[in-house]
Amino acid sequence: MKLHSSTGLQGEIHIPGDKSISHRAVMFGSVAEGKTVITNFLNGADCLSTISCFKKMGVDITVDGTNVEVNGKGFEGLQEPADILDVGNSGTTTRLILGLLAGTPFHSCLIGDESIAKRPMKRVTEPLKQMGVSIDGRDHGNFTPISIRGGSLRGITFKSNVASAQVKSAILLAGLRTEGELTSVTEPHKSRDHTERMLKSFGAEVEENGLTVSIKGGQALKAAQIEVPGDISSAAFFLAAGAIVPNSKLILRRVGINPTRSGILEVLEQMGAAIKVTEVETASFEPMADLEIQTSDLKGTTISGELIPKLIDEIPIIALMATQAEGKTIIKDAEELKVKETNRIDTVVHELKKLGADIEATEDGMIINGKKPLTGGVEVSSHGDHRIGMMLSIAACLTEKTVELGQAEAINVSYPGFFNDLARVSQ
Ligand SMILES: O=C(O)C1=C[C@@H](OP(=O)(O)O)[C@@H](O)[C@H](O)C1
Ligand SMILES: C=C(OP(=O)(O)O)C(=O)O
Repeated sequence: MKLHSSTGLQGEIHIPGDKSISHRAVMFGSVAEGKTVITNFLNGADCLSTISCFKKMGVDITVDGTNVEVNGKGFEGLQEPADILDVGNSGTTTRLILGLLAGTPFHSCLIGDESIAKRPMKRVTEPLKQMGVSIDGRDHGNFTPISIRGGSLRGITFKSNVASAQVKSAILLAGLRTEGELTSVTEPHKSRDHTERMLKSFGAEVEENGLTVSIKGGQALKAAQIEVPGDISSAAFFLAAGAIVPNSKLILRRVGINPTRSGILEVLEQMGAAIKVTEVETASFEPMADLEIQTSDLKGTTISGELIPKLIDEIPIIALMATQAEGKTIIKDAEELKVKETNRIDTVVHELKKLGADIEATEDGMIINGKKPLTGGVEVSSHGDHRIGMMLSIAACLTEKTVELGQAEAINVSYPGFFNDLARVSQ
């Protein structure tokens, strides 16, 4: 796909629904009792993989644009799938579904694409085994294909060595299915808390105490109405574009600003971006706001420690912003980037170098020296990773010559309308 430069980005964008929240709404709705109605659902390939898995377990789900109805019949309503559950490219589907399947007394087999087959699952399958689940897969349960036979579970006290909402969620969801026992998960840093918030909307009691979250088994979920906020991880591409493309001013409507996800806003402020958060709404289970951004003189920054889980998926686009910021940007403590859809330390550094950036990989992140003009006239690739594809599309707004993007279709995983939105606001 040919990408053209832009003389400025102007206008308003309704950012599509949050991927993490859309997945959870379908999953929890599928095991709840009654009709769950979801609005502003993300119709991205990952969330459609989640829907297809639950349909294969007999759940009646109807999709009408961004409105989804899930007719749940409780955990007992799930049926043994006659076919393999295809999780596609989605780590969230794979890990959270394993947590839910842990408490179902039947056999299922999960398979995904080439990227999923390389992503570590032991972080979920090991604690689930400790809870009493029979689970196996390639490399002793570390990689797909994975087969699981759920059953009766015991509560565990689990200390995770990664700050991962997927790990935390899988264990808590399995924890719901013990017979009244307590399950708790402690993380090194706080990861996104969408599961905790949404379980409460579905009537469950979840206890949060610092870095520990606990749940009591035997609780039934009740159907809920879920309005999905705009995805801040998708918004991040336009926030960065608004800040680095000259002559830009963008307004992004109704974006989720959950404090466990909003690290990008902190970084934009640290870098000196002209960012405004307006129309804050806190009435719903997830806070949202309008975000306004305009072209800014950015400066380099350091990103590390507990901030990392709050912006882990935004690091590729932050790296691009850093190439346009005065001075050095250091990103560290981000080794989790190596186990995403691609090794995002390698893919970001490799692709941005092709465009002329001064960027080096480190063991746990990267170092970027700005401010460097980006050159075009080259071929780049998403490597099949949606976030790399979108980052490179924004980078191409700055290059004089066109850029050819390979595997552009990967973007459909989280933002199917991305190129339409970009073309609409681009001058
Ligand atoms: O729970 C979730 O919805 C997600 C958690 C994060 O992964 P980890 O839990 O592996 O950090 C994130 O990178 C992913 O895009 C979505
Ligand atoms: C890492 C991501 O998703 P997942 O883990 O669900 O594949 C992502 O969306 O950047």
